[in-house]
Amino acid sequence: MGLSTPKISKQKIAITGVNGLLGQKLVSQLIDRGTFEVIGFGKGACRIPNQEFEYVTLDITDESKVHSEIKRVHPDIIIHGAAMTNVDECELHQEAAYKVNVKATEYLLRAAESVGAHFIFVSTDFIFSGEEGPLDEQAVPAPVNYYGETKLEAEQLVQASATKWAIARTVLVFGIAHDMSRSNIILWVKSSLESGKNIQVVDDQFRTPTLAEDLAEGCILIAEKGAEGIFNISGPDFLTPYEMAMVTADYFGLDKSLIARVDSKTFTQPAKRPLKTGFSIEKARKVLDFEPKTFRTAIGILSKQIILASS
Ligand SMILES: NC(=O)C1=CN([C@@H]2O[C@H](COP(=O)(O)OP(=O)(O)OC[C@H]3O[C@@H](n4cnc5c(N)ncnc54)[C@H](OP(=O)(O)O)[C@@H]3O)[C@@H](O)[C@H]2O)C=CC1
Ligand SMILES: Cc1cn([C@H]2C[C@H](O)[C@@H](COP(=O)(O)OP(=O)(O)O[C@H]3O[C@@H](C)C(=O)[C@@H](O)[C@H]3O)O2)c(=O)[nH]c1=O
Repeated sequence: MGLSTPKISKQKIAITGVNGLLGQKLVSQLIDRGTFEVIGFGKGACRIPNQEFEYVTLDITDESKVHSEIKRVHPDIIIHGAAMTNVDECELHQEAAYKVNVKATEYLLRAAESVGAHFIFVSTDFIFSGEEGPLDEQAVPAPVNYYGETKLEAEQLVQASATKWAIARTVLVFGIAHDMSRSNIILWVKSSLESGKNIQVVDDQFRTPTLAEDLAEGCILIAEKGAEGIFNISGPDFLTPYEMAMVTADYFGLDKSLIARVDSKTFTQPAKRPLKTGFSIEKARKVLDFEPKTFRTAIGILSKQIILASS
């Protein structure tokens, strides 16, 4: 009787914020790859249709539940994307922002240390002042809003942690997903212009906008390679929101005369935005073999997804 071939068990990867824009892309790309066992942690009910993965309802601000669930699941890797991501909300409700973005990250980090998981934290260009850009991984953080402060404090906890860690920093993520809890600039420009609305768009903020699929790809490359340290994971093109709006209007054949070009002095939001950010992605290209789509190609991909979603 031949020996049965040993079943090689897959590495377990746990995702927080799985119902979110990044979370949904991570789940579908990981399932397509088939190389990991995927556990998705989300707040409330699962909002992702027909995905073969283990969904677990987990409010990450519940410290004891975080510990018991991570202990039960015992993941090899944790990609922590869950956060309070509405920047203006964070400015106006700082206690809630601190609880989710800092304290919950600490609970997950301690739990990761207890099971020896590789902890991958998703961070942001908003930890920077916006005085200069594009920035590399050595740039010195100096946040100008409370959301940025919470993400920087969370980064500092991660960097001081005893477990294997990596930080994936990204910028202005756009894309479409199921039952989204927040919109993003491309979808907002498109729907505003389609409904004939006049919009004011700033031309003195600089970003490297990132297709959600590319951010997910970058995080998965870090996981697959067991990479450690800080990586800028963003799109390759350096644009202002005004330029993004014009490209979007062009692509979808919408009325550009509805777009008013303003600056951050006239167009204000409750939370200050850093003016000039955007990332150099040379390190991710070299170390991770990361190669994101150009902004125009990304808009093309998104437009196909929008058509599919509305069919
Ligand atoms: N979007 C962007 O432009 C950028 C995002 N980032 C970072 O990328 C990461 C992912 O962002 P993105 O996918 O766009 O954000 P989303 O807001 O789409 O996803 C965040 C997810 O976190 C979940 N969440 C919030 N609070 C809790 C909680 N207490 N317990 C459990 N889950 C919770 C939300 O749940 P629910 O859906 O139920 O609200 C949501 O699904 C974040 O860490 C963000 O800081 C960095 C730079 C740019
Ligand atoms: C709503 C709006 C935005 N904008 C500009 C401001 C800003 O530069 C850009 C996006 O504005 P929003 O307020 O939609 O998004 P914003 O909150 O700036 O997005 C941020 O999200 C968090 C999670 C991050 O981590 C950051 O990297 C960043 O992506 O568009 C306008 O010019 N006019 C408008 O009417």
